[in-house]
Amino acid sequence: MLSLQDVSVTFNEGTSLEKRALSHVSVDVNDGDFITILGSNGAGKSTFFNVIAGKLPVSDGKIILGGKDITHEKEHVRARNIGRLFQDPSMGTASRLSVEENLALAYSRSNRGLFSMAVNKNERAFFAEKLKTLNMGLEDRMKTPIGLLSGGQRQAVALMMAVLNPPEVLLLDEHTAALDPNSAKKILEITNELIREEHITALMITHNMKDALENGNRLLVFHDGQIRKDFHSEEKAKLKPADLLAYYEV
Ligand SMILES: Nc1ncnc2c1ncn2[C@@H]1O[C@H](COP(=O)(O)OP(=O)(O)OP(=O)(O)O)[C@@H](O)[C@H]1O
Repeated sequence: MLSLQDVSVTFNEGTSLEKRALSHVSVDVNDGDFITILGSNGAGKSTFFNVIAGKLPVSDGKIILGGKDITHEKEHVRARNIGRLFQDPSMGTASRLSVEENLALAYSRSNRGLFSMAVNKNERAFFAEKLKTLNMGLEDRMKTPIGLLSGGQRQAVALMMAVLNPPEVLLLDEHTAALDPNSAKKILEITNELIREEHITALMITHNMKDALENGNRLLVFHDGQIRKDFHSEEKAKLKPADLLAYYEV
């Protein structure tokens, strides 16, 4: 359903600073895949997400989502079908707005393509119901400015915002890396539950090999702007961290 066909990205083309961040990347992401992504610094992982989300243009190649060529579609248009979470939970949320206003913004944007932080009674009940499923007591803190929540609580709300209207594809860009171990574990559990319940296709960049091995049905290893290895279910299930190290080497 999401397909990248021979995608390349070159920064500063034709100058002494020229850098090919992605080189002829082709991959078919199937509906319902949960793909974890590993790779050393500078391997091209974020660039891969940036071209899928439309934050960066491709230099070459095509991106197809649900049979439609979205290669030249603008980022805000793609955002209706492609959700994204970042390492820093503040990236996807507005600090001064309350939890419910943030949820209302996300809900209205994905529903109508318009921003509105007004919250009606039905929406408030709907958001409270959703927050309850997180088991973090956030349904009692809906009027709290989101900037006052802990990183883990905030990332949980950001995750909920991303899936209120389930996107076709969810991009998780090291979304647990800035959290303490317990919060990171909790957010990963919630991530798995939401992905399963809402049948979301997801891709998750991580530097944590254990997380990459223990989550998802498929694992991509990036190296030097290319997908060096694509491990599918059974092969992935048998992998050990030591097996992966070889793919980080040149
Ligand atoms: N805007 C830019 N201008 C020039 N070079 C860039 C730009 N963005 C990324 N690069 C370069 O492209 C390469 C790939 O970067 P990218 O951020 O995709 O790697 P990454 O795998 O996400 O790394 P990390 O794990 O450190 O986040 C790197 O060499 C990086 O320096």
